[in-house]
Amino acid sequence: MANFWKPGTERPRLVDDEEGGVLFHYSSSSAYSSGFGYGSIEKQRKRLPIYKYRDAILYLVETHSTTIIVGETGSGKTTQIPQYLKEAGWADGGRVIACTQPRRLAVQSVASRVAEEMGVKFGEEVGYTIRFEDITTEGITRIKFLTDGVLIREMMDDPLLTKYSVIMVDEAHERSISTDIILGLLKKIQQRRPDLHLIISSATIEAKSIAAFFETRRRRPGLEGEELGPKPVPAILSVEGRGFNVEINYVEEAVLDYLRAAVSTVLSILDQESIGDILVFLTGQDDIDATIQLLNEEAYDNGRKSSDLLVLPLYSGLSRAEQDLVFSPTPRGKRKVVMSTNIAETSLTLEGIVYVVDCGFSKQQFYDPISDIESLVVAPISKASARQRAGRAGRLQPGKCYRLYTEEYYTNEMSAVGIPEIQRSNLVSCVIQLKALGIDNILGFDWLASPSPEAMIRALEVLYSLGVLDDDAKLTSPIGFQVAEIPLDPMLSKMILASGQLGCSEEIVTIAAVLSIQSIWISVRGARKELDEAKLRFAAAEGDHVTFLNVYKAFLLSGKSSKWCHKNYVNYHAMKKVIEIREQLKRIMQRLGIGLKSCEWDMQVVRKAIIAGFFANACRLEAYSHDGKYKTVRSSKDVYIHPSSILFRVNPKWVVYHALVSTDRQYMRNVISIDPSWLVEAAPHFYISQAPDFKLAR
Ligand SMILES: Nc1ncnc2c1ncn2[C@@H]1O[C@H](COP(=O)(O)OP(=O)(O)OP(=O)(O)O)[C@@H](O)[C@H]1O
Repeated sequence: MANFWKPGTERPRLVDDEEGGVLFHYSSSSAYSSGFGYGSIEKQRKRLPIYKYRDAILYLVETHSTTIIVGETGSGKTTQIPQYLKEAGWADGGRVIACTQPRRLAVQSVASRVAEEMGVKFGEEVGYTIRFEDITTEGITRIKFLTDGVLIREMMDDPLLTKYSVIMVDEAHERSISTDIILGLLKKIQQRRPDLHLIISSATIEAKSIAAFFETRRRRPGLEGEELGPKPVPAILSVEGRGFNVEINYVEEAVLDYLRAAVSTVLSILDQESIGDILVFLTGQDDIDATIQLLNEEAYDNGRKSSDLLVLPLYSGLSRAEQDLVFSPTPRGKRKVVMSTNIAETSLTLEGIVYVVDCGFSKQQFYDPISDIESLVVAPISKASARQRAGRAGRLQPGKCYRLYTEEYYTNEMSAVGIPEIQRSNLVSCVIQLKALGIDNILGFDWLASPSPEAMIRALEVLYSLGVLDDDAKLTSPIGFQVAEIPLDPMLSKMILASGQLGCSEEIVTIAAVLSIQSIWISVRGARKELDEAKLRFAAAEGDHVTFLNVYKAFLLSGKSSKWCHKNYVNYHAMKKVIEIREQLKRIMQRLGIGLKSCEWDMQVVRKAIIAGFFANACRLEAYSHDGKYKTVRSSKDVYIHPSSILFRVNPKWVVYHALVSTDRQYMRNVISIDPSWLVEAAPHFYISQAPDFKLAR
């Protein structure tokens, strides 16, 4: 077991952060009673640390265009500030208060909590909007929670966001790509709408750069309408005080296998602490599935009855119903253990959680514009993330956080904040969004942190090759505008558009829905062989995308049975999510005039539609390769078919992949075999045929 803490013997620690402050010294002066029997909601609201700052916040918002609020996790920023604004009249006269979050789950859960606190019907006065889901009522909703990505999309219909009086950008320190874009856009809007007030909530370290960003006055001649009037300096307010004490524990020695360490830590907590649920932060669905399996086995070996434990996964690919389980009260006599990705890292309050176990890693996107390779890698988290994770304990009573890394590592090696997503991402989606908003000079956009010019140029190239941008780098009509309208990666959107013309939209919409979630398979530690055998039942020689179609059809034939899923190692909740997304995509397609048409098992046209979007991801098997090495056509990089693919070891000569993941090698996930002549057919401007090889068109 990870040899790191001896409950009852070790003192709670105070750790100095880089700015000389104290990171984990949660005040326990709050008047909450210990345990879960807290008082009325009104009393709870008044006991939150932020309550003391209510008047100051309202004064600053009134007198400043931009107010930056810095506060500890759990101080009440997200749930309280929108209510204060409403109470002060900022939603009068039909106006709306917006609060953005980087993550969908946070939007849903915080909106529901605020509706409950206000005693109003969810979806009426308080509502939310996330991609594919709008729970608001036009003309009635006064406080609206939404993802920052959705707010960007709203600008396509209403460029000045006229219905909002105040927009609060929450968790800005996370520096998600959409947060960075929306901050740049909001700064621009403010120049034309001095009546729009912004609140930006952030951790200390990012607050300074955000304040500097909003202070900057830049004259960029030539851009219409950018006359620059006096710009008020942003106010910064620091909210002191936290919820409850969170005791931080570190391992004594670095752990080699964090999955095993997480399981043994959970078991020790269960043994040594008599009440309270546990939240474990892991990196992704694979980790989570494996850890759940291991925990169930070891708990059983340790003599625990499986009925004692309620072990639940939490990641973005789950259906709403399965995510809701995590928020439901723990049944009497059980202990809940939630295994989550960083989806639960910010803004969430899970009521019973007293213990947090933090593995110290998360899956992060990294993009190399030179090789044009984007990979999802397991990378160490930042101190800011570690603080957020610990902050999930101590929300309704004192808690403990067990970090599966050493204190020395935390103090000396862990970076203070992560690299902003905009500087480590493929910018294709970002560029198309800005273009759709009429921002043509992307390099000259007012960035909080500039993305690399190489990544920008790559994105322009890809969009040009997809036929989304014209020679003047403007959106083409109708393709460019239609692709921008579909809220998916432009390659997936282009695939959907092509399927309308090729007569296989019925099949492609299923494939797009499956590719929008992490995985439809259940991965069970130690049952790899069984999973592979199950996959073979649906295997299609063409590859993974067609295999997904087989699974989907068989799932429908089974009457959407969970038993059937279980028997076939198919994740039932993932399949339900596929059906949800599919329905939403169908509605968008209808709006765009793309009729649903089936190609009746002509898988050649299905593959051609995939290529219409993903032709840039073509790879060729290396001649004489014994280990299945492929070269990407675009940049001649070595890549391999991922072992989870149905084409693993089959190694067709030519393939197109959906995404790359990086571990010891670059692996292609979701792969389909192709005829190379289809590449030229789909993108003659991109490829020139030089039999037997291809070269990139220049
Ligand atoms: N769903 C909920 N059920 C019970 N209490 C809740 C709920 N949501 C919030 N709270 C209470 O309100 C407190 C403040 O939550 P809030 O999300 O507003 O804080 P925050 O300052 O935005 O924190 P964070 O930065 O972690 O999002 C929580 O610590 C908890 O005590």
